[in-house]
Amino acid sequence: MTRLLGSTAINSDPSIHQSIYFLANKIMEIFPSSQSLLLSFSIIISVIFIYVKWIPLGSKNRKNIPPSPRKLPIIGNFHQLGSIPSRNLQILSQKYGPIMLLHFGSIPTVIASSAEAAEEIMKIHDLSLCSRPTLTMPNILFYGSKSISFSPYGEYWRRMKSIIVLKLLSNTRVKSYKKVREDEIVHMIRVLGESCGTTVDMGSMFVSLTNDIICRVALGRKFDGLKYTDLLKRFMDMFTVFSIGAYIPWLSWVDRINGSIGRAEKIAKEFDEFLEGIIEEHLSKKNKEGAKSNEGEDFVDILLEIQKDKTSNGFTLHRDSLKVVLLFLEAFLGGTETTYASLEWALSELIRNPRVMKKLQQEVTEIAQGRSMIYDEDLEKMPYLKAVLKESLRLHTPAPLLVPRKSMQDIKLMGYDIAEGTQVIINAWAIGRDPALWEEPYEFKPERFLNNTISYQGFHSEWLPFGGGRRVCPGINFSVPVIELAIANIVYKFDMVLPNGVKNEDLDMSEEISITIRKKSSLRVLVTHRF
Ligand code: HEM
Repeated sequence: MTRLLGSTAINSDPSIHQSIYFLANKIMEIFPSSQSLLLSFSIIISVIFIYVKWIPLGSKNRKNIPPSPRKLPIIGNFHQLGSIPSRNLQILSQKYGPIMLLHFGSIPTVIASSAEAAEEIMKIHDLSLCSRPTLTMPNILFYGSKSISFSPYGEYWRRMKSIIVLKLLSNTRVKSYKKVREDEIVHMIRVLGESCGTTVDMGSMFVSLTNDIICRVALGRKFDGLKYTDLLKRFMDMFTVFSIGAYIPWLSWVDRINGSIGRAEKIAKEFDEFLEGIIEEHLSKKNKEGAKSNEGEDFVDILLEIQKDKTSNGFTLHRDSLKVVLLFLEAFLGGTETTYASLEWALSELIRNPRVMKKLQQEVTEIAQGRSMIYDEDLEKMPYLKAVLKESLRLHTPAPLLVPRKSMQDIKLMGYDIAEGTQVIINAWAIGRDPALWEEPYEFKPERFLNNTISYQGFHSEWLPFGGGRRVCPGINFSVPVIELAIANIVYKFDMVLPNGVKNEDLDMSEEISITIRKKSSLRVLVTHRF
């Protein structure tokens, strides 16, 4: 990037003229005598000569660099991110355009804020832009960035992603988790039923639901003891710790001194011991029971099988990689946070919009035909439910800036030159609220998703909650049925109002950034049976 920026800076920056003038004045101040006048005059002439010599050379190599907001020394544009970066970047893009160049410390970062720009990134330049930058915390917590989400593009990432897509999260495999999904939703509905007439914290309820489903599917059983939840919380919290060394390398000693590296290493070690325990538990169970049918296999069983089968396409799944799949699974992070954040936003929008809630309750009630609950196979007959979830993901994209990409070569993006090594961020949150794409973009109107072909896989760049291209989220088939089934059953069985006489329409929808963009205050509701 510096290479690209170099020539343009010298040619186009008016500060060069100011600098020559400033230099001349300084020389006159330092050497006021008449002999020195000659010396200073010749220096000025030399500087002008060098500058003029640059012009033809520069114009030949001139690069078209994206517009940039003014940056500060050392920190670059960090100060412009604020507490909700997606929103502040959206505001900046209204001034600087859909492609802008910012600097986070010394890291040049392109921000794409329009569907057209996202389309170019994910379709035309997907191969050049599908690597990931190295980030300090994931590097420590994921065995040297061995996780699929954070590993750079290459053979390792391809093999690991195909294991996740084909072996753990394929359509057939996800269907086989039906019982776990339904069991846990029945459990949640029972707890809600018992809490009727009292205020329920739906945020915590959704955390337990997603955590229990993912633990059962990935690890074979629930882990909800205090020790485990505390470890998980500390692990997740590490992702929100800002590492200065990742952006200003010569200040990386600060991360050691302030203890953040030490804390991350300690948590990584504790989690490693926890996962080792689970793997050993599975191995000894397998030894006792011998080879059995695939029925009821969890992710650990499947991964241990792949590890045993060393001949499988010449790829050896090392123990660290196995643990990292479980660890992230991108379960705990990719899976849980995003899924429960989506659940909480969707239910909040329904509560705030009684018209939509009523229409959805009519749909689910009609399909349920008096049965005690909604099942997986009913979901296909509920177009309005699907539209509600899509509209909620449009307004509340859980990963608003997706996951940063990194350019593997120089490219031209919407006419701008982007150098190899540049970080590329897509502001999916801003695209989802772009008035050029969405009528009344701030209104919750699920009807806009009825009778259209917008799918989850990122083929439509105006709506990208799961990203797109080679790096698209592989957890779509897993999380969408969980969210749909939970919402369908909750609105089928219960009516909800806000406590303390607050009108439903006045529900506080403030956002907060953790790993995802979450509701700032947990959703608390008074629940009553519908029938
Ligand atoms: C509502 C739920 C979810 C949302 C909104 C979501 C969103 C995302 C997004 C935006 C990305 C980055 C895509 C890109 O860079 O273009 C991603 C990547 C990923 N997600 Fe999800 N996700 C969800 C659920 C899940 C679940 C349940 C799992 C696993 C069980 C999962 C596993 C992953 C993995 C492994 C990646 C990395 C893909 C790669 O880098 O190649 N996600 N997700």
